[in-house]
Amino acid sequence: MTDAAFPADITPSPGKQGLWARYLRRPAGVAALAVFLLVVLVGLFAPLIAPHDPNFVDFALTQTPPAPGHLMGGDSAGRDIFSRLLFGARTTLYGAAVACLAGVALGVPAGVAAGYFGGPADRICSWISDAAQSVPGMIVLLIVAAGTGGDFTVLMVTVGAFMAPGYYRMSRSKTLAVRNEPYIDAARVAGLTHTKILYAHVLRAVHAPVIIQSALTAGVAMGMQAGLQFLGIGTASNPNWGQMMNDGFRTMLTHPLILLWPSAALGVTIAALAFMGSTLGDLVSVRTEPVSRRARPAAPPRDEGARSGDLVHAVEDSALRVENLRVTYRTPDGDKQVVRGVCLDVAPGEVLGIVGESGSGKSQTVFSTLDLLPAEGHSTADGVWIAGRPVGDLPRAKRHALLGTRIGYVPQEPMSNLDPCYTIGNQLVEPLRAVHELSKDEAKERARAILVRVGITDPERVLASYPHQISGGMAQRVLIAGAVAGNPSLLVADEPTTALDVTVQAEVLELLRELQQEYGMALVIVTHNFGVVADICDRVAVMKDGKIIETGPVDQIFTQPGDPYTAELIHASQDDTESRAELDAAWNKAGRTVRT
Ligand SMILES: Nc1ncnc2c1ncn2[C@@H]1O[C@H](COP(=O)(O)OP(=O)(O)OP(=O)(O)O)[C@@H](O)[C@H]1O
Repeated sequence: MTDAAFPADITPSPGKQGLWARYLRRPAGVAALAVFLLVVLVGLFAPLIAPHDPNFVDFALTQTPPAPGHLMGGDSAGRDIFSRLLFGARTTLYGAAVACLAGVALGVPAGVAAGYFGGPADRICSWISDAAQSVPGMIVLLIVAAGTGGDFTVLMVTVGAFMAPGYYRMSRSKTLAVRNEPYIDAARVAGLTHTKILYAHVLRAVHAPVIIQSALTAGVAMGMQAGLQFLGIGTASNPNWGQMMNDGFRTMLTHPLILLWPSAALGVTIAALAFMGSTLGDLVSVRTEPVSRRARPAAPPRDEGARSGDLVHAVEDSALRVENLRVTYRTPDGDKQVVRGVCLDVAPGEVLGIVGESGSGKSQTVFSTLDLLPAEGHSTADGVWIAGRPVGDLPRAKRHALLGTRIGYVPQEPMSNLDPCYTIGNQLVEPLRAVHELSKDEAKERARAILVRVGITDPERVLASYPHQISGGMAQRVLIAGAVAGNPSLLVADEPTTALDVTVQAEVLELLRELQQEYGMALVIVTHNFGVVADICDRVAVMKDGKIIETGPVDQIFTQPGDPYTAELIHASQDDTESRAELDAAWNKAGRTVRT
């Protein structure tokens, strides 16, 4: 089997040094950083390097072309364009910095508080954020300009206020993602105050996305600033690129260079910021670089005698087949094998449940099957087949190309698997365009249709919504829609109902069963709950301590469990009377017969 790949880890885990070291290995990022630093230096040292006073008027210089002593020529008022461009960098950077700081100051604390405390704080902040987005920004800016006599700083603070909802959404969802992490609970139990937890843990998770968002926001703020100055809004005492563009625009046909210089400066600076933001975004959101082989645990030894599980279908008849799968993690106490010689298979149209207590190795089994183990994990297998074809030795890129096409994946935590910065529509449409090469309209139509198919009655609203604007159940439907949108032959669902209310759990299970039958997919469902197994599975593999201890048809396992541990698990699920009763009641309400 190939080496394990990195998962799509949304947590900004790399340390600052590691992040910058990796940033510096990206040529496009380095070039963008160099350009931006040059602009910053030019802005800082403009008084020292500008050859002329930017406001000094020499009528002989009016609309003159570049010449020695005046590198970019003169503008319509007879001022040196090069000197004005250097001083304009100051104004532009100052305005962008003010807008970003205002956006961060307003959006980040509110987002962190809303995500961390939830309840009324969340509702009120979200309402204000949504309301702020519906305010027409340009009209407010015109009113502020009129009211303050065009004060540049106040105008840029106002621009920042319109950027705040973006910071709010992003920091709220990052906070939501880490709020229930075990280490936060541990900090609470250890007696840390909310302030300390927010400072020590939550802000660490939020700071990297804030930096990335700021790079992009700064570019937008520069564009807005130039637009305002181009319209003559704001004080004109300091040279600025927008005003220079206005000057050039009026003489564009006769003296195009006067327009070209400030436009190029603005364009290059904004592009540099956008490249920096996207490079940082790549590094923080998806860890794509392979770790050195030395850092990986040694490949676990092959042990022919210690296989576990049964293979019941011929290779060519299986949608998924795994033989002798082993997963090892490097831990401070040495290498730890968490999946031991697992063998399993599932046929098209069949539902296989992998059931076991927490930590038994269920998720590691499916992650390694999908080649999605984290960096510190290593897997080997005698073979992995998807749709009857061996994939274990495929290059990683080819293996990953199966995801979203041959294989659909439904995760456990719907909310943290949707990017808070993009609408649901964007997140459904983009993969369809990229992977299935649909046109934008075709992809939108397909996304709309599949949302209707998964039971969303108002697809237009959901497509236009950001993840925080929909419920957990709806988010899981969206992810199921995304998973089946590419007509996969195999759907893997990892505890797909655990994070949901009991009633919604029943609906989601019903949906999965319907889709599995409609598409004729094989479904592998990971669960710790025998109730889920009873409701949806044809066969079940029971896992304990990284091994499959028993496999068989669901009815047989329920009536004649071959292992005392299986009997114990079934017993424990039946003892969970409250949740089972609720689940069964929900099924009955939906007109289903409960299988027990
Ligand atoms: N990154 C890691 N480093 C070390 N051990 C790990 C790592 N990830 C998982 N494990 C260990 O692997 C074992 C199996 O984990 P796995 O996630 O497969 O459990 P599971 O059966 O899916 O249970 P759960 O439903 O609680 O996730 C556990 O003992 C877990 O501690």
